[in-house]
Amino acid sequence: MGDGAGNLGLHHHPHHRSVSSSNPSLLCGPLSLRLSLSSRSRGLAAARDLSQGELILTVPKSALMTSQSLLKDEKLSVAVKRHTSLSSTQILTVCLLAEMSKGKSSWWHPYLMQLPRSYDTLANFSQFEKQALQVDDAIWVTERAILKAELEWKKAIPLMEELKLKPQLQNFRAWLWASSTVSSRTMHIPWDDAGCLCPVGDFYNYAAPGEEPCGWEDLKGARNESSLQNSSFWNKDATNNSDAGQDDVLSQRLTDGGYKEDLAAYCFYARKNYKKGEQVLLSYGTYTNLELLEHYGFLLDENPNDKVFIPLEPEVYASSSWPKDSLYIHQNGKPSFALLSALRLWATPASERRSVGHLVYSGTQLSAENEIFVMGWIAKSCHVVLENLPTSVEEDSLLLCAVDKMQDPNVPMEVGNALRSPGVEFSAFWEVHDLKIGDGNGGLLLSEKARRSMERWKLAVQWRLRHKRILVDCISHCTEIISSLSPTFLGHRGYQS
Ligand SMILES: C[S@@+](CC[C@H](N)C(=O)[O-])C[C@H]1O[C@@H](n2cnc3c(N)ncnc32)[C@H](O)[C@@H]1O
Repeated sequence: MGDGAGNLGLHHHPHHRSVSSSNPSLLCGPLSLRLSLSSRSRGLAAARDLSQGELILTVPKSALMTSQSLLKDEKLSVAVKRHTSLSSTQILTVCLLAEMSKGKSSWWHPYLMQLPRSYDTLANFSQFEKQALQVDDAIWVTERAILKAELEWKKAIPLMEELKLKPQLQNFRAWLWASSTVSSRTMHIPWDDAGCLCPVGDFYNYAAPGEEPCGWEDLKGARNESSLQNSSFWNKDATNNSDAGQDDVLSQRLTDGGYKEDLAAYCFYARKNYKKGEQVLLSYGTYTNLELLEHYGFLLDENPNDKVFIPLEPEVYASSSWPKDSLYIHQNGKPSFALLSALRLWATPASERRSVGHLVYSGTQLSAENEIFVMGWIAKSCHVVLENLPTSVEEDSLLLCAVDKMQDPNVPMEVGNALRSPGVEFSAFWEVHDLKIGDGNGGLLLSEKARRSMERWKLAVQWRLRHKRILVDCISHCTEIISSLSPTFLGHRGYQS
């Protein structure tokens, strides 16, 4: 690929291998680039068995796309200096658009050309896609993301005008593309909050942090930022320990990627053993599904960090000192420790709260009666939330099946017709996009715009379905606890949904 970013001096470790006919991967060394029809499902696979802690990729500083490297462009640098109110993320976004404007003459051209053409992060959601989330909190987060993108774009327009970027690179669509690139692909670097774009390193797909060795809990508080940048968070040990005690460090390392000052490179490690052919994944940080959707445009069916918040009486917050954001239901349907404690205290007569405080804060059940009341209250609240949402778990599951079939390019026309029936939402999507049925066995004709919108609609339905399933699981959990404490209780109160 010549002297441009196609030839970046990346290194794979520890055994360098050349690409051979028996190893037709796009990269040499322990990783291969897995491509598929959709740019969204590209990822890195193990080209041989990998061991936990193994250094598998280094990307030198010179290959990282950062504001610092892009601002070597004198004209850009002079202009940016005149716009001191812009954030580091806005500056990187403008720098990315300015680099795009150079076309083939950009050193980064090969890298820029393989970036996704569009994104599914919440800021890209249309009115229809946003409403499909159904849950007020999620709709609000989406509106906030859209407003933030608009505001940041408007504030950056004077700089883009000064740079005389082409009109198509100055409009909101281009801004959304560039800011979504920054949101979903940058990695943390110590010298710039905006992070860096890391060729090849940004092909790693995400796995939620799972069961981790000791130290995991201690690290939790500092996560939840808006990009791959958290990946570096785990590298604190690795950054500070160079060669000394390397084996120890490797075995204890919580990291899978981070910038190493001593090597002047971004380094990636295998955080577990991988078999040849397995996808090698990176933990970008701890995110709920809504956060994944907001910053990265995807969600996990099984996300150990997912949370559901239910409406609570103001008195619940007032009666304990737990922060609001600790009062939630886990993805397995169990109330969080804080939620349970806060409700146990709230369900205790005010005059007795002081005397039971120490039991509550140590997670102890106060009495069967108190526990039954609390579980009943949670189950009832989940039930009310579910009742007030426009569609049920069953309807959402059917809708997802129908969308899956619609996305199947081989869907015959008759099936396409049948798919138009399930519910108002389907008709609304149909109308918004003015969809047509193709002739012969061509099936449904979806414009590129409709196809992309259907992808985001599906993400919204998947999100709300996961949300509802957590509420349903919570009702089952609470009902089980109630029946274990008082087998006859259910008959009297009927808390089941
Ligand atoms: C840093 S990039 C990873 C490489 C990306 N798949 C590509 O083709 O360029 C992050 C993006 O990959 C996709 N992604 C990452 N992890 C994923 C996962 N576990 N499931 C689905 N999509 C994922 C999302 O679109 C996300 O915004």
